[in-house]
Amino acid sequence: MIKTKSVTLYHITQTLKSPFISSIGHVTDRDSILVEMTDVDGVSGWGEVVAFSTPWYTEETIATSFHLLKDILIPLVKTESIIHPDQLQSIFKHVKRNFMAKASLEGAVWDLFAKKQNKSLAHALGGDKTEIESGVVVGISSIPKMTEQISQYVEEGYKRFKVKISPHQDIELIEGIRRKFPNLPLMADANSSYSLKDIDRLKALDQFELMMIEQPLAADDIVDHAKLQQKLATPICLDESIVTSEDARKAIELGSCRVMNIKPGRVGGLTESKKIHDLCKNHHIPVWCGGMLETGISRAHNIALASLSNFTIPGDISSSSRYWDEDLVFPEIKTVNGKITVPSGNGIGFEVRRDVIEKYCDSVTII
Ligand SMILES: O=C(O)CCC(=O)c1ccccc1C(=O)O
Ligand SMILES: [Mg+2]
Repeated sequence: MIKTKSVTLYHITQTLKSPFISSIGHVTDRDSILVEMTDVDGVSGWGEVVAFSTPWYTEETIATSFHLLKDILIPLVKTESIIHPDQLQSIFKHVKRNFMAKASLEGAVWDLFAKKQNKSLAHALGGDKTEIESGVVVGISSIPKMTEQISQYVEEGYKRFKVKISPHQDIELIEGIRRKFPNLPLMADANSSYSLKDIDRLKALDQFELMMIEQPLAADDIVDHAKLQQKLATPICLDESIVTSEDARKAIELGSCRVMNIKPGRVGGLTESKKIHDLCKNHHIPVWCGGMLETGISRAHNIALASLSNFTIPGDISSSSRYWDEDLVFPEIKTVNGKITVPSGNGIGFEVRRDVIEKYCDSVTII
C-alpha cells in the first residue's frame, strides 16, 4: 500500500549535445520536470515529464504539466491509498487528456510500487527480457553529414536507424543513404509532414525497402492513414495518432498501420502503454518504444517497458551519451553491441544522481 507523504517537482534545464531538428520543431535546451514521490515509509519513486517547453509535438508543455501536477493531479493522488499503479487511471478519470503530466506521476508510482515489492520495474510490468535492442535517431542535416553520422552509429553497434523526412527532404536522402548502406535496418519518421496529395512521393519510397514510415499524415487522423497503407508496400507506423488504447484498437480495425510506436508519456503512462502492447500483441502488430530526448529517468522506464515480449523492433532507446554530457542516473545508460541490459535492481534499477540534478535545477516545488 502506498500512502503519499510528499511529491517533489524538480524543474531542470540541460543543453543537448547538438540541437535536435525534425520537420516540426527544433530543440536545443531541454527543459524537464522530474517527479519524486515519497511515501510515508520513506521510499521514493521517480518519474519525468517528457513534454517540451513549446507545444510542437503534442499540445502539452512543461508549464501546462507543472500546473496539472501541482494543482490537480498530485492533490488527487495524495488523498488516496494506492494498492496498484493501475488505480491511477480511475483516480484521474475526470481529468481529460494531459497525458504527459499524468504519465510522469504514474511513472513515479510504478517505480515506488516496484521498489516496495522488491521487484524490478520490468518484472512489475510483466517484462522478462534481460536485454533490449537499441536504435538511434539521426536529426535533419545535409545528406553527407547524415550518412557520416550513420557510419558512426553503425560502428557503435546500433540495431536500427531512423531518419526524419519531410516533402522537402525525402527521396534524395533515402536514396543517398541506401547507396552507401544497402542493407541497413532503416526507417523514416515524417512527423505528420505529408498529406494524401503526396501519395506519389510516399510510393516512391517503397523501392528503398524501409522497415516502416512513421506518422506520415496528420496526428489526429487514422482514416487517411488506412487509405495510404492500402496503397503502400512499406508498413506505416503510428506515433502521434495513438494516445489511448482505444485509438490503437480503432487504428488496428481500420488497418491504419502495421506497426505501433509506444511512448509512455504520449499515452498517459505505463498502464496504458501495457494495454496498447497487449492489444497489439493479440493482433500481431509489433511495437517499439519511442523516445522524447529524455533524461536517464524516463529512459529507465522505457527500458523496463521494452522488456515486454511484443517489443520486437529496436526502439529509439539509445545511450544517454547520444544527447547528454552527463546522465541523471547511475550507472549511465549505455548501448553495448547494440543492446542495453535491463537492470535487475528494484524499481527503475538505477540510482538517481541528486548531485547532477542540483547542477541543472532551476526550481524545486514540494507538494
Ligand atoms: O531519440 C529520441 O529520443 C527520439 C527522437 C524522436 O524521433 C522524437 C523526439 C522528440 C519528439 C518526437 C520524436 C518522434 O519520435 O517523433
Ligand atoms: Mg515519431
